[in-house]
Amino acid sequence: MTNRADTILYLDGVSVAFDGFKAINNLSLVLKKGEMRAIIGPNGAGKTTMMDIVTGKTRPDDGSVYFDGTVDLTTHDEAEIAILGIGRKFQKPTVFESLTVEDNLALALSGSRRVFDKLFRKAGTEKDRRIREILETIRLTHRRDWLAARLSHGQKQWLEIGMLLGQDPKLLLVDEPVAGMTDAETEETARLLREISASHSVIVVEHDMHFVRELGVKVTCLHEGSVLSEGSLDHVSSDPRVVEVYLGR
Ligand SMILES: Nc1ncnc2c1ncn2[C@@H]1O[C@H](COP(=O)(O)OP(=O)(O)OP(=O)(O)O)[C@@H](O)[C@H]1O
Repeated sequence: MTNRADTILYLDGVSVAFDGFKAINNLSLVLKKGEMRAIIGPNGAGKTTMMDIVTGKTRPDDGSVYFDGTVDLTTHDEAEIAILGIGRKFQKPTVFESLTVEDNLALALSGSRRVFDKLFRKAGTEKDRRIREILETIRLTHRRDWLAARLSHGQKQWLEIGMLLGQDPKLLLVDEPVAGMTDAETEETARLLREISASHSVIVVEHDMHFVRELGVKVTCLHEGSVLSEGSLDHVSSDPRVVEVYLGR
């Protein structure tokens, strides 16, 4: 078993039931610091509920949930967990359509940098530098002044990932980022997340196996609230149990 001190996320024996139905059932999942992991699994496998537990939206009935080695997430609420450094991107983009790309990012940054702004007069310059840096990462430098409403669906997803980065999370949870994207956008998103994972820990939930292959990371397949199979995509996708409940459907 991995030493908890080296982990960014450590779930051990986690269970949660809704009206007696175990949506998460003795789940153990460990993410090392700096790791990116892809989570796959059939509908109802517990992927969303697992993310809800990590972000404090749902309290587990049993088990341990630790962040960054030492922080017991079960003792913190959603707002505290966000401040601790766990950012979540939901499937549907929720950018402000009537604001420019830059203003969307500025807004995301201001939330986390308020104290910084007050302390340093040069904060404006620092904020501008961060915005430029994030625009580069999310491939939207040339769309800086566009209203977000004009962006393609894929670009809106990237902008939202950028807004998440603006909060400087240590761990990013990304839910089905490429649903509805073109093939070219999907491939670019894999590159983008690989770049982000050089300096962040990332969990990506996704059904698109082509995209998961492009990510090139360790894969965990959930089923009935626990880990069914884990390892390289080749290992997991050739596991007969995974084929039976998920890939072979
Ligand atoms: N608040 C809730 N109340 C009752 N049942 C719930 C609740 N949340 C989730 N469930 C049930 O728990 C199970 C796991 O659901 P969950 O949404 O976590 O699966 P998932 O792997 O994210 O599926 P999908 O791929 O469809 O998003 C499902 O059977 C779901 O109906």
